[in-house]
Amino acid sequence: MSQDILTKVSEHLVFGGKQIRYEHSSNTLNCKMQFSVFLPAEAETAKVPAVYWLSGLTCNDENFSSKAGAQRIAAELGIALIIPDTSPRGEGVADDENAAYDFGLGAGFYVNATQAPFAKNYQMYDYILNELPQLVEAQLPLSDKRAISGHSMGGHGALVIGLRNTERYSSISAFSPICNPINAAWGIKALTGFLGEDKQQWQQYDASLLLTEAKTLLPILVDQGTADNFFPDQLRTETLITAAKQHEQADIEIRYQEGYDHSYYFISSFIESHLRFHAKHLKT
Ligand SMILES: N[C@@H](CCC(=O)N[C@@H](CS)C(=O)NCC(=O)O)C(=O)O
Repeated sequence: MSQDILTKVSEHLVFGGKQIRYEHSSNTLNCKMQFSVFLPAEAETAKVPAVYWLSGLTCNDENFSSKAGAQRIAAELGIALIIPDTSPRGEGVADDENAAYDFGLGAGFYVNATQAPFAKNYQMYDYILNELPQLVEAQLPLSDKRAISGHSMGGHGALVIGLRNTERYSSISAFSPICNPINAAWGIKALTGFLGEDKQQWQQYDASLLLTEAKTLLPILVDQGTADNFFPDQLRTETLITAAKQHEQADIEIRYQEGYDHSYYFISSFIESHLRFHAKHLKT
């Protein structure tokens, strides 16, 4: 399986830039993957920095692309958006035994699975951190300046990948992230299924623990709606706030947004603020 060929599936002009969907064969995930990219007009003549967006449960690359309204502001700021799928896909890729929405297909949790039958394909941590940036930076007009953001399960992914790889990104942000998966039902189910019963193994994927132990930190912005039906039990925002308080010098802002829920209406209301935050750090 060759990983270095990007096949264009669709292309649309939007706010003077291009929204493009690609397909490729992933060596990391052992399957074909699709992802979307927004390239601002600047990318016609220069390499541009990128914000990686990690989506939540049940999503693929199309939810953010069509619902967040991110392209207008990314076009203004001259930044690319890289929007991967949330799990490996296709025939032969294992799923939850009951095809549940919160584990398996559409729910890869951005971890490297160690348990059969998932380990063969569910290597989303490595895919997002290594294979995807190498691929797009080799073939698209992108610089090596990266920021990472995401929603819910994707907010967890953005925090975990950013906190563990501060040299790869300039800033991290999240909407309604799963902040403490080792103590929440979604997280416990996913971490047990992908990593097994040894809870020591789970800790490398818990944003609150990682923040508590972090030696170096990036600027972090988090938004959480107070009318979110998964808040507080699944998301456990307070554990991240407690961890953030232990780093008094850290540049971490966690905002409660009154009355907003878990949906893309919430994301579309604050995506401008997140992209401006990332642009400030990507361009310094
Ligand atoms: N299907 C689940 C929830 C799934 C869900 O809310 N997914 C969020 C991310 S955690 C999402 O972005 N869904 C896709 C969308 O709104 O376009 C339920 O009904 O309880």
